[in-house]
Amino acid sequence: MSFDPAPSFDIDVVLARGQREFPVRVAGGGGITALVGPSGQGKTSTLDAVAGLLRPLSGHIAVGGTVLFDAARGIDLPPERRAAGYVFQDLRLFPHLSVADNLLFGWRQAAPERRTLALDEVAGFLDIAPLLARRPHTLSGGEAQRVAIGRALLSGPRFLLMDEPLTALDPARREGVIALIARIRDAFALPVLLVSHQQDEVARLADAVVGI
Ligand SMILES: Nc1ncnc2c1ncn2[C@@H]1O[C@H](COP(=O)(O)OP(=O)(O)OP(=O)(O)O)[C@@H](O)[C@H]1O
Repeated sequence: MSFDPAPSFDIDVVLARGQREFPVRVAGGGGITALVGPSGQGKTSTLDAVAGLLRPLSGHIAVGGTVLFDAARGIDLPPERRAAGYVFQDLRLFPHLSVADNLLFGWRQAAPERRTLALDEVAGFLDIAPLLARRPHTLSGGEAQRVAIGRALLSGPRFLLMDEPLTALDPARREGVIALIARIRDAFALPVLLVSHQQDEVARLADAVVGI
């Protein structure tokens, strides 16, 4: 496999949500790290913290050797400098924009040197080229998910965060998405942190599985 074998996700934080606190420790290898655990245990909150959307109470977060957050050293990079490609559980496509404009949203905001992929390339890779003129509400669940993944890839990410990418899919589509995520890892050499509440779902896909 072509991904960097250096540890990708190094997370040791305490997160606060409402009145609760969640200690989270993740030491991923290269490739795909799966964060598994029951509902409500802080998996999505962990992805938010890595993306820079939720500030931990304490601890540190590094990805691929780059420190994104370190409470003791006063480091807290803003989301745009972290360059996470975040595929949200509810996808969050922009309903008023075409598929093409959804895909280009992050690309347009990315620093020029991070625009490493082109729209045509990503649309071809994800098999969504025929959908470019459509609006999100006309897409199937699987199509919308591939568009959300494409939008994340086109934002020039240093790593991908994927929240429950398999849960809403029927078994046949699930197989397709497992194959797709593995292809993304290998084609783009991006570390991936993905969340699942079912360990068996990700056991075949992940290079490291971490319980929460
Ligand atoms: N903005 C918020 N304010 C207060 N509490 C929150 C907020 N967001 C999440 N929580 C709570 O924090 C806990 C952790 O939520 P989180 O979404 O991180 O869990 P999860 O492991 O991803 O769950 P699921 O598998 O159900 O998505 C839950 O109890 C949730 O209700």
